[in-house]
Amino acid sequence: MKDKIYIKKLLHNLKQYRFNIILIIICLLASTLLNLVLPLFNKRMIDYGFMKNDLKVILTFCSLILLFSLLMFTLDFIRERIRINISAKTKFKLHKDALEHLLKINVDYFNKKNCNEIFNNLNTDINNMLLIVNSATFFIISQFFSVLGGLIGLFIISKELTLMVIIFIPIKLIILKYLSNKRYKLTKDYINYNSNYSHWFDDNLHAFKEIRLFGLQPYKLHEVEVKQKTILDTDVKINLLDIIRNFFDKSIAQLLIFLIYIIGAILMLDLKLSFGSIFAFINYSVYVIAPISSILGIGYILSGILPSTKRYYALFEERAEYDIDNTCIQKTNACREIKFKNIYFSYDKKPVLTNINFTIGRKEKVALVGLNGSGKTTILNLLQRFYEPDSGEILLDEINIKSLDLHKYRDLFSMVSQETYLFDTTIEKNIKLYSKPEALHYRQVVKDSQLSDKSINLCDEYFVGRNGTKLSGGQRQKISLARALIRNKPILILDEATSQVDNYSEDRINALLKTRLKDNMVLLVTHRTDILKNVDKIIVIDEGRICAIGNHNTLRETSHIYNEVISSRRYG
Ligand SMILES: Nc1ncnc2c1ncn2[C@@H]1O[C@H](COP(=O)(O)OP(=O)(O)OP(=O)(O)O)[C@@H](O)[C@H]1O
Repeated sequence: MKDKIYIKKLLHNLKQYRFNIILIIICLLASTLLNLVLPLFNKRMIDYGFMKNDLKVILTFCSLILLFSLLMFTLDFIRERIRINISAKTKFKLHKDALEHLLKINVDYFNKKNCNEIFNNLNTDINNMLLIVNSATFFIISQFFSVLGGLIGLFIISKELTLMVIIFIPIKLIILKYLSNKRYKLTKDYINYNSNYSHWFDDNLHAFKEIRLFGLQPYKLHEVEVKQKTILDTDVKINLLDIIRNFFDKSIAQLLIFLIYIIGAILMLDLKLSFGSIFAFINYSVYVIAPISSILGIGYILSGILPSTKRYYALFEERAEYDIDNTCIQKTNACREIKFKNIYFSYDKKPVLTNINFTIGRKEKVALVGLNGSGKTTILNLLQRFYEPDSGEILLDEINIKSLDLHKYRDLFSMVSQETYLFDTTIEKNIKLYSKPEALHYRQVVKDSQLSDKSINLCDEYFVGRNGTKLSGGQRQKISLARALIRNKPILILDEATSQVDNYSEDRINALLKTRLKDNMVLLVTHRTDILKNVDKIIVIDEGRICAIGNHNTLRETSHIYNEVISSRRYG
């Protein structure tokens, strides 16, 4: 029952092409009819042309055969052209819909799956789903009519024999049902093993340096062997099942013909059926039996499509980022104050933040400080609405951020983190990110981010490589700072934004807090005392709780956690 929903969803994508599909079926039917006439032409050409040395008859039927064949080829061409078009458009739509949803899906999804796995799953699933619009499927649909016509023909010749043909249908159905169930399970396993392998592949390819440095090659090769063996074994089983199905198909058809001969002979001997009728019946049966096999095989084909269809639509069941209301943000009033009010939060039921309360005022520079894993990044994630608090409220100018339009709300932020992703394009494009700033503004931002520093010596057109692999850590951070500055948003988040930048550049970047960024609300995660001395407020987090709030001097005297954090060797 549940499976029907997925098939319906898949077929829904084809609804807009219903006229084209009808056209395809008409082409198929017309071509089948033309094909049926050709043996008649051949028969007449031989009987009345060749046998009677009549060149005119030979020429007439030769021309007719040529004409009908060309007509058939034209119909096939039109049919395939329409079908390929539907297939390509459906493929595009399935990919587009999936990407659109992926771009708004809850960030938790990306903690569970890696990019290669997502890409591989989508490709596999969409290609499998498109089997619904391949030529074999349409051929099967068109066979309904020929089976119907054929059965009527058979019924007119002999009711008893037709009944025998019909009795074979449920037998075949039972066998196919059994094989379909097996194929469904195997296909499901196959796509899951493949998904698992893609995940592993991505994970290990990213760790290529570690694999070499720690001499992990033999272990990794063994893992590949085990994983590939499981995949290939399942693939072999699926192929074997196809062979078994073929075997049953042909055997049943042959058995049927055998029975028709025997029973037909008995009927003929009893003078209930003429010799010509038996001959015609067998000819008709061949036309009917093969299409019946194809039609009954639809379930078998679906059993190969269904697991992928289910997995594809499961993606859409993944929660999208919450976006409740469209309350417009009044730009002039925005960002007077951000307030965390009794915030509790947990990842997978593991409590991470407990009763978080603090306020950031307009133009304030506030630092979050705490040991590793204390919850600083989680607070920033909640503020940017990548996660939703379990309870409590985050207020922007007294409005719960939950009720603000997500895109407009996010547009208030710029962020620089240790892990900002750089696209595999030029430095300039990475900074501008499709915006079109004035040339002067752009050059100033490049200067403020210390990217024009002569030690960098990279032009705007320099290609940074995948996630900036062709850059140093410090260069990457400077580009991500430039990217944030060019957006010029009211709230700036700096999460260890200068951790890899040299002291010279860092001092200049920090100086921006008092110049270029003096009117912005800035939330920083840092442990550098020279910055902490200059911020308006420091919030000290310990194991998900706020244990102190104050400025550098008071915290130095009152908070041992603060002293522990800033005096730790790593940040000393
Ligand atoms: N996506 C996640 N799923 C489950 N647990 C997570 C996730 N992200 C973080 N955590 C856990 O939440 C806790 C707080 O993590 P968070 O990244 O907020 O700490 P942090 O203070 O920013 O640490 P650091 O200084 O090391 O960056 C940690 O115990 C961490 O293991």
